[in-house]
Amino acid sequence: MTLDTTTRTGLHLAGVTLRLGDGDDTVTALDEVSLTVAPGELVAVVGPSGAGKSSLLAVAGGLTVPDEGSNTVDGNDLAAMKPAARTAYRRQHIGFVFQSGNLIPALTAIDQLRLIHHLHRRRAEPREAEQRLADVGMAGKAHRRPHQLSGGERQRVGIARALMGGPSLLLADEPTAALDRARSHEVVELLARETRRAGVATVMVTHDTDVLRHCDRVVEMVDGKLSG
Ligand SMILES: Nc1ncnc2c1ncn2[C@@H]1O[C@H](COP(=O)(O)OP(=O)(O)OP(=O)(O)O)[C@@H](O)[C@H]1O
Repeated sequence: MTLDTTTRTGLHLAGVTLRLGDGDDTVTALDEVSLTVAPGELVAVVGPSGAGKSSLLAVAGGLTVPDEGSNTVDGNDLAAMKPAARTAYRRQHIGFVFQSGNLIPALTAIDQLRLIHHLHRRRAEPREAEQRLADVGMAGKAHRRPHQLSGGERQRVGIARALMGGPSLLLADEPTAALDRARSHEVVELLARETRRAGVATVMVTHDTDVLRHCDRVVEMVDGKLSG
């Protein structure tokens, strides 16, 4: 799948602070976090439980608005957008990969991709769904439903679905959590390859130190602060 990605600038988080909870229970989930991810780059975020990794993905994906700082995707500051514009931008330009694929049980692999396309009204290329499935090695199983696929295969479909419409930013939350070691390597290798091929800026949160060698860069989150 070829796309004009020459105008892309990737993800830029600058001075992002996010406070959660109220009153005495307020937690600084993100503390002046800055992070740049270039188009075609896969960055892993590691760190202990409660460090703020999910919060980082939520802000990067425009699901949560930070208290301070900017969150720019290809030059568009999501933090400064009105809610409806932010939702529309997210649907068109940001793809999500979840822990275990999050596929819809009743739909075949190919229909998982077609549905997301209809729902999100992303720009369509003829036969894009077929091509995306072929890119992740799933062309031969396009008409299987999730229960007829292995965990690794479901995750491949999840990655293909997230890439439908050519998003600028791909956010993966523990994509290998449900997989054994061999499948984990395959899935993260695929994520790295598709990141480069699609020219998408990818952020992957993971506890799985084994797969970090497939990533271009690893950053660590501790107590809401980023290092690395
Ligand atoms: N809705 C909320 N209200 C108050 N505090 C919250 C809320 N959601 C998360 N937190 C707190 O914010 C901090 C960051 O949480 P976050 O879920 O981002 O961490 P994480 O690194 O993703 O953790 P894990 O690896 O366990 O998923 C934690 O201290 C958490 O308890």
